Amino acid sequence: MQAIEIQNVDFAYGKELILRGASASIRKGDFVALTGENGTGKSTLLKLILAELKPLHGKVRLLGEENEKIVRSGKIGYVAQNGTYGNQNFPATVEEIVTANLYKQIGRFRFPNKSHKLQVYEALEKLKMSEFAKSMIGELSGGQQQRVMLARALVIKPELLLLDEPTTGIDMKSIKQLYQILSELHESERLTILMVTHGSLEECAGINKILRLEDGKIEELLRNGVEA
Ligand SMILES: Nc1ncnc2c1ncn2[C@@H]1O[C@H](COP(=O)(O)OP(=O)(O)OP(=O)(O)O)[C@@H](O)[C@H]1O
Repeated sequence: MQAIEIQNVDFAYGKELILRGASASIRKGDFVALTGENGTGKSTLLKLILAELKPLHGKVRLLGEENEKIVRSGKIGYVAQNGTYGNQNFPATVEEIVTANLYKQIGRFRFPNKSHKLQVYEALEKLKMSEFAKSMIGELSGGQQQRVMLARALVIKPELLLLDEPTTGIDMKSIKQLYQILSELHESERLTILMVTHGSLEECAGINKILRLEDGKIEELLRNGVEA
């Protein structure tokens, strides 16, 4: 089954055409790296997938359905670019940051119950961050904060995980750890992952496909299929 289908998409900010007939498909269970020079439109493509932007022409389908519907149903985990907290005094704990992504399940003016708390701890455990649950987010290193952001995306148990340059601003040791965790999650949970990255792909064993965005089109550099 296709997890993501990008079908002949054109997109422009004003008159500047960023994507011209961009097409690609990502199968369920794929771990895909999306590469390309700065400013070629990688973040824009993620926003089109997330239905935050609309194509001028063409379509994006997720899990065989209209992307907006799937996004609304909470099946997509997303870690945005520069999602970490530079401010040491940011007034939230790790547990609060992860819990906040369960707002749809908890309800606006309600408190998390035992099962919500369990979900939060399970997500933190997967990222080896549960011992930091009560720490203030701003006191953690960049690599640790990035793992918290990943736990935040995973707490909703998504079928698709979208990551926008998760290695920006973190040291090599943390990058290797992050890649290892992602490869393990991909393997153990058959999570479909699309990751925008400038990082060295050799360090990330799980990647089975590389897409490159250039001149508004998507080129497939490698395909080493995973059975859907
Ligand atoms: N909201 C916006 N309004 C107008 N132009 C924009 C907007 N967002 C991005 N752009 C422009 O669109 C182009 C693609 O931007 P985008 O951020 O998608 O590229 P990218 O490949 O993710 O870049 P990077 O690798 O630097 O993160 C760039 O020229 C950028 O300046």
